Parts: sequence; structure tokens; C-alpha cells
Amino acid sequence: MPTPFIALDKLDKRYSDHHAVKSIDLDIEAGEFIAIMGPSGCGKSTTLRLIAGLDAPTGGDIRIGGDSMRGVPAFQRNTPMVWQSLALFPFLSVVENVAFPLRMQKVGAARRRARALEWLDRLGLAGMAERNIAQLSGGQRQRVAIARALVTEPSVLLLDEPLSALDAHLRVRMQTELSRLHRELGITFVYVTHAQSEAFALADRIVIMSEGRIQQVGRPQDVYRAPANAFVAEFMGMNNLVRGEVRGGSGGLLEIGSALGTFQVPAETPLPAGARGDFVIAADRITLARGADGPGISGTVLGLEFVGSTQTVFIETEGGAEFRVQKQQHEIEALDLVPGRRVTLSWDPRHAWLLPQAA
Ligand SMILES: Nc1ncnc2c1ncn2[C@@H]1O[C@H](COP(=O)(O)OP(=O)(O)OP(=O)(O)O)[C@@H](O)[C@H]1O
Repeated sequence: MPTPFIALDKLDKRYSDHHAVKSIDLDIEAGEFIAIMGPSGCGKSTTLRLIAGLDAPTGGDIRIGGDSMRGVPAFQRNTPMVWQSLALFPFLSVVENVAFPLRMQKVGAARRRARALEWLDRLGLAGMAERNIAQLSGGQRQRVAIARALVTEPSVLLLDEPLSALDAHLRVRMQTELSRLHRELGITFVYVTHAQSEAFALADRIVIMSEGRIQQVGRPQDVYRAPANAFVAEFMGMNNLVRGEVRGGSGGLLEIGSALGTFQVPAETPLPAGARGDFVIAADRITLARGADGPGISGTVLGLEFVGSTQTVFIETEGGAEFRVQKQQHEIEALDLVPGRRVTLSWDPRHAWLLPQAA
């Protein structure tokens, strides 16, 4: 990787009663779109606030463009942030809101108005400049907040759950808008989100955090298909985790014994018999057959849940394990998958992913 544009180096943050960020390292390239994900309280927003300079680290450093940010106040970093709550000023007009950061930089009135109008135009808000914030829709306010963040022409934009207050339709439109802006501006976006769909749609790489530590960094499809550990596998939601032990193996495949039976999984390196052999199989890689007497694991359909154009089928195996399987509507109908139906699960061993051994 070339010299990172943003480098988090053993970055650490302790509050009086909580260790929120635990010595994390992360390199972000110039122009990258990075999404930080993880359960509530894992330290995502704290990490973003540390980059912005809104909070001071208790250890480690942040470098932006090669320069240490130690002691550099937020207003000198030019790392604006967009929040879910937007934090727009209700007593200022739309154009005054957008021009506000330039006022802080002592840019002259005519010039800051001209630049604010330019950004409003760029975000599809031409003609709304003199309105009050209260006269705008949720999506329009979101655009004002983004225009205000970009008016100083930063090389980094920080976004903390910016779309979570919007309805589903608007969220998707704003995703497209953010994606377009990122492409056009070529600047670095660091985006905190709960929503896997947003991270997958937008990010070049995603960072998964848990309890103040980074668990995995990678392209969305790689984190999904090849989780680094059980936490990531379970966090990604559409994986099934099977805990097992290596029994033996040959030809790049390992034999794994588990409470559900014996399975083969591909292995990059051979592991000795007796080693941990936990593996995942993604929900969309599982084949279902009607009846419980075919080759594979037999189970019973517990229920179904819609996820867009597909459905997730929840299955309990005879051994008491729960599996989730993703199927298209027509497959659900062909198999008549209703609660209580007996089914057999199977998959191609090449699609199983052996979790790397903890060091
Ligand atoms: N000012 C503070 N003082 C004390 N503890 C704090 C402070 N700010 C955050 N924390 C704690 O640090 C931890 C991480 O908080 P953070 O806001 O980074 O989480 P998050 O991953 O962004 O969560 P969420 O998704 O809920 O916003 C939490 O346990 C939180 O309670």
C-alpha cells in the first residue's frame, strides 16, 4: 500500500470509567471510502471524533498527510464531520448555514456567499438558499449539512451515521448522492454506520470493530466471504458458524468433526488433528432439499423472514443448531418451505471458510 493519507498509530482513548478505543492501527489511502462498523458502544464514533480532533487521544497518534495531529485543534485539521442529527443552525438561512465554516475562516462576505451558493447548486439545492432550515425536508437538510461540510474543500470528510434518520427510500437516494460526490471529489470519506447494506454499497473497505479493537479490515465481499474470526462471522449476520475440530485431511481439504457431523473444508495450510476447526458457510451457499433423508444435515423450518427480494429461512437441525439459509422467492415456493417442513441442508465444501487460527 502507498504511504497512507490517514494513519492511526496505536490510537487509544480511555474515558474515566471506560476504555473506548484500544490501541488501534489503521492506514487509510487518499481518496478511499472507508466504513467503520460494529455493535453499539464498540468505539466507532469515538474513533471518528479522535480523527476530527473533537476528542483527544489518551495514547498513540493520528497522522494526516504525513503530519502528526498531536495538539492540532479541530478547526485547524479541516476534517469536517456530518452527523445524523445534522446540527444545523435554525436561526440562519440555508446559505448562511453553508457559509458558516468560511465565516470562521474569516473569508469575506461576498466570497463566502458565492462559494456557499456553488455548493448548494452542486447538491441540487439551487433556489433554496434563502429558506429557513425549518422549511426543508429531511433529505434537503441532509444535503445542507453535507454542503456545509464540503464548503471548506477538505481532503477528508467524516460521516457519523449520516443517513440513519432518513426513511428507506431517501436513504438509498442519499447513498447514491454520497457515492457520486465521493467519485467526483476524489477525497477520503470515513463513514461510521450500523447498516451493513450502506457499508457494502458505498465502501472500498470496511473496518469491523468490537470492544474498542479492530477485528478485521477488508473489502466488503472479502469480509463477508472470509471473516477473520467468529465475531466477524456472526456480526456479518448471513453466515452460519460451525464449531469443530480437525480430524485429518489431504489435498488442500481438511476433515472437520463437529456436533453436526463430519465436513470437509478447504485449508490454505494443513492443521494437525485435534486443532480447532471452526468454519463458516454463508447463508446463500446452502442448498435445501425437501425431506430429511437425503445426504446432508436434516432439520426443520422454524420460520421465514423477508430481506428484499430474497427470504431468510431459519432452520433447526436435529442436533439443535440453528442455520439461516437465503433463498429466492421462487425457490421457497418450489420447495414449499413453511414452518414445520422437514428439509436437508448441504453445500459444496469449496464454499466453506475455515476461520484462521488465533495467533
Ligand atoms: N464522553 C464519554 N465519557 C465516558 N464514556 C464515553 C464517552 N463517550 C463515549 N463513551 C463510551 O465509550 C464507548 C464507545 O462509545 P462510541 O460512541 O464510540 O460507540 P459507538 O461504537 O459509536 O456506538 P453507537 O453505535 O451506539 O454510537 C461506549 O461504551 C460509550 O459509553
